[in-house]
Amino acid sequence: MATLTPPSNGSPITMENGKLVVPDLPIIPFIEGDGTGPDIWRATVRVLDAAVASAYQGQKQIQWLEIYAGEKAHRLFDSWLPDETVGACRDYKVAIKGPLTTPIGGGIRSLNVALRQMLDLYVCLRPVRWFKGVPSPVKNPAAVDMVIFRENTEDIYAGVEFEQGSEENERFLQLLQQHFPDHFKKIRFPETSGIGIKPVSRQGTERLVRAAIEYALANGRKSVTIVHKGNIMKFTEGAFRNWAYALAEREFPEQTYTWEQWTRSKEASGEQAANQEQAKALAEGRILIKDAIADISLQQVLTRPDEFDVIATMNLNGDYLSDALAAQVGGIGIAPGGNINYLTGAAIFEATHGTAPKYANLDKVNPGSLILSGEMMLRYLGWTEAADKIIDAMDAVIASKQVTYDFARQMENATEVKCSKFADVLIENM
Ligand SMILES: NC(=O)C1=CN([C@@H]2O[C@H](COP(=O)(O)OP(=O)(O)OC[C@H]3O[C@@H](n4cnc5c(N)ncnc54)[C@H](OP(=O)(O)O)[C@@H]3O)[C@@H](O)[C@H]2O)C=CC1
Ligand SMILES: O=C(O)CCC(=O)C(=O)O
Ligand SMILES: [Mg+2]
Repeated sequence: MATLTPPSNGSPITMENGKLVVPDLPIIPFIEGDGTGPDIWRATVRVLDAAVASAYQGQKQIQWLEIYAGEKAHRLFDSWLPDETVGACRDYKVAIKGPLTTPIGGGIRSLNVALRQMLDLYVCLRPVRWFKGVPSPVKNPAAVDMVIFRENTEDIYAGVEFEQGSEENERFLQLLQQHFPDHFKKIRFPETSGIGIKPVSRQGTERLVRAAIEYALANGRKSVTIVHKGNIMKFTEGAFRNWAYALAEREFPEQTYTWEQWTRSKEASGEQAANQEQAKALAEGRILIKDAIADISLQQVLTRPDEFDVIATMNLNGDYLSDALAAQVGGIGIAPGGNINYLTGAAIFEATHGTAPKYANLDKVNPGSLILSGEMMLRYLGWTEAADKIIDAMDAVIASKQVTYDFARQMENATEVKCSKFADVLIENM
């Protein structure tokens, strides 16, 4: 099945000696997406091209290559995720995508998750920042400046599930009963239980946490908070916490100070001495590594946003936190993200939100999330001048109150514009 027509100009991005090598005419694959995907992609591609043109005056230009997944791929090629699509993401290293539909309770498994797993994009990076003037339900949205590092390949997203009533489920429960009778007894209604397995590894944890600490160091961040539910899920989420602290102390002894160190210091020399030690370490510019249990974290990111900076967490917690935090800075219409493997350089940028199907083809929704995902992509390529153009234009357009429905319904004296018009106004402001 030949699904792709590569552009005649351009060449692939490569990785050499651990660094991305980006030609002036890089070929970048894109997936349009389902639902509102085509609307927001059409707006996004115009903004990205305009930012690059404005920053580099024709010296650099993205050569776009359409690749297919989801409903469009199924319609055209009778495949939800053609091999060529995954191959192109691998070959061209950096891609961008619109959202793809995942049916609930049956049907195909998530194509979004499948792409992350197949390309081993172990970091889901989701920055959460406020643009001045964006409507927010919290008193001080300017204090919200957090960056989520969500583990992207493990946890219950691994998809090891046994459907209630299936033969596999029955065999799995028999196995459990035979080999682990005490564990089996803990299942309240075995006959009618679906079962899910939650794998969390030391390697998976360490590469995620390492990336989060390296990001914090490179970007002048003050802390990394490990968010987990380790009091209940001791050997998965609790282990995540413990491995994270151990990694920080082993690999970044001079650059970090951990709450574990504080606890040991308190036990040895008392609370005052521990506090002094911590204050000294932070005054030296070290990053504080701390942890918080997931449920209280969801409250404290609202009530004490200034205490959260970089957040390192597991797959499901990160999924929940992403949408919750986005609400504080204007909602899911302005929540970008990237799925990244820092070792191979492979990355797919995509919005945090989904396909919002009720708005499909209405040219209505906010393209901000995908545009800002593109902005992250440009920055990842080292094209900072083009990325800055987008941020500056976003500031100017929001200040002018020409916004899509999601912002307009919360802002006073705003002019509601369509998705495509929002892109026009951004481009006019470059
Ligand atoms: N990475 C991906 O591709 C993702 C895919 N999905 C998939 O998307 C589908 C729909 O998921 P659902 O849970 O409804 O979540 P969605 O994120 O698609 O939509 C939920 C609500 O969020 C708001 N919203 C979403 N996108 C925008 C936007 N661009 N601008 C403004 N507001 C927006 C709308 O709110 P309002 O109604 O208030 O206007 C919308 O009704 C599912 O199949 C899901 O699996 C979900 C998340 C990520
Ligand atoms: O793949 C999906 O349909 C949902 C994924 C999701 O919600 C996310 O990654 O944030
Ligand atoms: Mg989500």
